[in-house]
Amino acid sequence: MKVIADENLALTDYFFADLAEIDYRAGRGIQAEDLTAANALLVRSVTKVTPALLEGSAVEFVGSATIGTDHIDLAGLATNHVEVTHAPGCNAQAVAEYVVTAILTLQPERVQAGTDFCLGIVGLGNVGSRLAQLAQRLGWRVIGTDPNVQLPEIENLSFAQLLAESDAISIHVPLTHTGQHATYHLFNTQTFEQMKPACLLINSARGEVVSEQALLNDIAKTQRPVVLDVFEHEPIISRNLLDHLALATPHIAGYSLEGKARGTQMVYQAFCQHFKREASKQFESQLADMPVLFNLKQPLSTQLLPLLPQLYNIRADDQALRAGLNKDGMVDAAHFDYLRKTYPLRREWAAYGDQSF
Ligand SMILES: NC(=O)c1ccc[n+]([C@@H]2O[C@H](COP(=O)([O-])OP(=O)(O)OC[C@H]3O[C@@H](n4cnc5c(N)ncnc54)[C@H](O)[C@@H]3O)[C@@H](O)[C@H]2O)c1
Ligand SMILES: O=C(O)[C@H](O)[C@H](O)COP(=O)(O)O
Repeated sequence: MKVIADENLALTDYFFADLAEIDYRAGRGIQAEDLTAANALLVRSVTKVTPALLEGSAVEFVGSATIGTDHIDLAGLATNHVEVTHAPGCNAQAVAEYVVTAILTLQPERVQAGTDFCLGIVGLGNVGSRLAQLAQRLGWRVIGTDPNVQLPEIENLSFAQLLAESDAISIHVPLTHTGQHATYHLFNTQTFEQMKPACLLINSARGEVVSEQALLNDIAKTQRPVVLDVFEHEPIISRNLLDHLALATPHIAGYSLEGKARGTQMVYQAFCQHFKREASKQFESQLADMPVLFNLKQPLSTQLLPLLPQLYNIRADDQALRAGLNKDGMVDAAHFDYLRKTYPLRREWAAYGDQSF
């Protein structure tokens, strides 16, 4: 059995080394000729998986250790009877922690803001619902919008109401181009006009959900604080855009050790089912114990701010990205991908003593 795997998957050897010969590749560079002798392909989000990529190969199983699937031609692969699996929810907690970190880093006074700070969540699936829980533990008013989901514990509003009422908006929708609720350029000139000028915008979903040009025009008018983990022209980012962002990170919102390992494990389980092997491994056995930082008896809101530098220094990620601007005024793919390949995976906050995160 031969497997081609993106080198950025976590714990690939642990899960797969005794099941197959593994050939590691840079995800963005995987080509059809790499796959001719492969039975399975394991990717993350940067490999465009199409019938053309698999043509002439023996690949019958594709696993993506990610939540998003917009890089995979699901219909095309189904037509060719290739099994495709992904990892719903695997790094949802990491993204929720990223968003809270971004808000508290830019606006530390929000830690005890009570009900006068309103967080609007667009998309109430795995990530949005985790973020809602965390935000409510911090005492924030949480509102959300989703055409398919209502969360009983928050106020569920229309998109227009959410745009008008939020002091911060965090986007957690998949990238979709068709259908009634398509999300491509969901944030455009008209939507920006409906938001409070000072409303913080955080996009850690997919870059194309926000129109970059409309965003730049809006920031020029409003000086709105904006945090981007994903970019419309990713992995290329212009100095002009970076200069207008409060925080910018290289698509690492979901890069917790647990999130990446959980993603690989979910793919491993589907792989074993497909190839009729026993799946008995658990990623938790591979994780180191961390020092206890949280006092379980104290509310999260009183502890989080002083602990943030130890838990996640988002400004370091922002600085590392900006340090990659080249002489042409661009962050290029090589720098963007280098930061992601060498990323020191964060631990999720539950590792520091509070299992209820
Ligand atoms: N930056 C990162 O590292 C990172 C990590 C994980 C996920 N993501 C992205 O975040 C997306 C969301 O993740 P998830 O786990 O919450 O997905 P999910 O599928 O669990 O939830 C997505 C939700 O969005 C809703 N939705 C769809 N169209 C909408 C619209 N027009 N308006 C409002 N809601 C809409 C859906 O009904 C669904 O409930 C993923 O598809 C992925 O692209 C990014
Ligand atoms: O959809 C997801 O799960 C995330 O966007 C994922 O973290 C991205 O995967 P990668 O960037 O490692 O290819």
